[in-house]
Amino acid sequence: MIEIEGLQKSFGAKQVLRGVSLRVDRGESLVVIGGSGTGKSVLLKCILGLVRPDAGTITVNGAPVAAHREAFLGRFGMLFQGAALFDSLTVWQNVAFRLLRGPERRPKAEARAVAVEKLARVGLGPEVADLFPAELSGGMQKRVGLARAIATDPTVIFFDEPTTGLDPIMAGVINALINSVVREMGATAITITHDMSSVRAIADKVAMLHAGKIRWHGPIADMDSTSDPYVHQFIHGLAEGPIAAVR
Ligand SMILES: Nc1ncnc2c1ncn2[C@@H]1O[C@H](COP(=O)(O)OP(=O)(O)OP(=O)(O)O)[C@@H](O)[C@H]1O
Repeated sequence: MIEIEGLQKSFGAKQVLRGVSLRVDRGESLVVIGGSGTGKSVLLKCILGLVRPDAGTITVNGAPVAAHREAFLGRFGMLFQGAALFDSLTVWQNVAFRLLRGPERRPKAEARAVAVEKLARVGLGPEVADLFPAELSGGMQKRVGLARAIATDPTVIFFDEPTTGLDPIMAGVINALINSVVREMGATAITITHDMSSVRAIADKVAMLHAGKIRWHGPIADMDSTSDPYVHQFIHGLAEGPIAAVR
């Protein structure tokens, strides 16, 4: 279980997070929505220990992340925006990245076998293993990124805008794949996105970040019927409403 309590972060005079509290149960898939610049990425970076919060605590199963960062990173999987593959490494080396070095290091043949198995899990055959990322389509690159995210069988997986840059059909395929992989692994997932189709495909719970705080948090089934005007405006993509659109 991940618990975030009173998280605050400013950059200079700009207060981005003004007391964010959230709880994600084990095996739950939480999607964080919110407009551009509301601090979704900053929130994710705080959880990952890439940004140090000014105040507040983040614990995983009761242990503070800040004190055990290395240990937690080993149990976390991440799919970054744009897949963020290493161009100079082959597909299997990308997938097996954490199995080829560091504390999870395994013999090369074993690491490759795991990579091929994870590639199969995301619908890619062994013929893709020795290609380079540049030889793949955007959708295939996302699959490789997903295979890499699950390579070490993480208990918590983070998805940062997983469908950015994909056409709606490929986005649907990736959403469905994320959903099935996360459920099958029993992993806890935190996704940040502004793609409402991702929200509907992936979320058990939804949290909306606005003005540095969690504006609304609830089950996906309640999202459409909430009376919160901010959520309503956001999920329907309305120009008019309490959220000021910068034109
Ligand atoms: N390292 C940093 N230094 C200074 N300001 C930062 C830094 N990181 C983020 N910010 C600021 O924090 C605010 C929130 O940024 P963040 O990237 O978290 O937004 P976001 O909700 O993820 O937006 P988007 O949906 O557009 O990706 C922005 O105003 C951004 O300029």
